[in-house]
Amino acid sequence: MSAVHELRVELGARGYPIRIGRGLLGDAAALRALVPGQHALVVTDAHVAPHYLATVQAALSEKNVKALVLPPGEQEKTLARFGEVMAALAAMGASRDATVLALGGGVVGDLAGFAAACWMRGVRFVQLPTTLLAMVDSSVGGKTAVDLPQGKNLVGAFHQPAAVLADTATLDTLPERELRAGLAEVVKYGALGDADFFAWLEAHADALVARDAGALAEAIATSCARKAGIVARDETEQGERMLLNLGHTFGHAIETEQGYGGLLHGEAVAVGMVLAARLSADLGRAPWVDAARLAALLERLGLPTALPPGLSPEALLARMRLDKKALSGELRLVLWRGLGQAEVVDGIDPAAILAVLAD
Ligand SMILES: NC(=O)c1ccc[n+]([C@@H]2O[C@H](COP(=O)([O-])OP(=O)(O)OC[C@H]3O[C@@H](n4cnc5c(N)ncnc54)[C@H](O)[C@@H]3O)[C@@H](O)[C@H]2O)c1
Ligand SMILES: O=C(O)C(=O)C[C@@H](O)[C@H](O)[C@H](O)COP(=O)(O)O
Ligand SMILES: [Zn+2]
Repeated sequence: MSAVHELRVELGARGYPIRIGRGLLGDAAALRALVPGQHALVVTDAHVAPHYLATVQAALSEKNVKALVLPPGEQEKTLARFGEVMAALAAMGASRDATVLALGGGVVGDLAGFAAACWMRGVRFVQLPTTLLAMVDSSVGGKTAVDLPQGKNLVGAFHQPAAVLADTATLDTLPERELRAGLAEVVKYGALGDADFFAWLEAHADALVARDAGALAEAIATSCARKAGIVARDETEQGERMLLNLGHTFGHAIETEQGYGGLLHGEAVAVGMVLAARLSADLGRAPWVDAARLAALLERLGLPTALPPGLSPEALLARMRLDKKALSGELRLVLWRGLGQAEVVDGIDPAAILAVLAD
């Protein structure tokens, strides 16, 4: 096994380790140690299961281990699939010391995490992320949820995992489009609060797209470190954590308006970050040159930077109003003062938002 990065989310008694390294899923003893009780439910999807489920099940073979293999994709992050996880837990007689393991990308992680938060009012939950996006973002921080047709992640809970184990060898089978989508959330950390990391990403963009193992490991570890710090300071998004939503109010509106079958989450966030940067510049809050630098990096990473055709600005703005950061119906956006300097802004004139959406 190559070098393992060890980080920790410092949340007192609910704190937990993040381990990042090649081959971690092959460490059967370490996997077993994450399941102290007898019941384990592995939630995964049909793309991931053929590659990695048998390894996880074999490691837990002394336990009462069951697997639920769901159809893949954002369109499956629903209350109906949540109900299937509940039914699987009931069928195996899972007790309060059960562990739910999420083996997959952010869809499986959000859904399984929400199920773990709800089963018997909360059971243990372990994240085994297999996409770049899940390794750098969704497996860390305890936001769990399902989507509604009306909006992204509208039904959910904060429920921290007991551990995150990111086996970077799983990225070998990840489709290229999914890898690029994950890079959008990596860029987000530089854009929102770390201009040096942004410059590092500019210097290593080609290596990242080429799946250079060293560059990927460093990008994952830095992203997790940034996220772990923010989550430790603001677990339930009362303030600073909102910055992790850079690009998301626009991005979620795009995903919802497309019925969760258009842009991938990371792609929508890429477009959303460019729109947030352009709006910041339009409002005179940030330099245009930084918006151009952000769009240029995302383009080099093969990510979209403009709205897909056929979306109505008015419909997108209506979707944005159901964003979870909004209070009393007042839109609240994450904008920036420039690279590495994101900020939360209230009271933005809807006409300015519509202008960016229509441009
Ligand atoms: N909770 C959070 O903090 C948080 C953060 C960011 C994103 N999210 C959520 O995460 C979701 C997006 O996650 P995602 O981008 O991982 O998408 P995903 O879970 O849909 O996975 C992407 C695709 O890759 C496949 N796949 C996964 N791992 C694979 C592997 N190793 N080899 C081959 N195929 C593999 C999946 O089957 C799927 O088709 C969205 O629902 C988003 O809202 C949550
Ligand atoms: O962890 C967070 O906080 C984030 O906002 C991370 C985002 O990348 C992620 O997409 C999250 O699920 C968005 O949450 P939401 O509360 O805006 O639905
Ligand atoms: Zn996101």
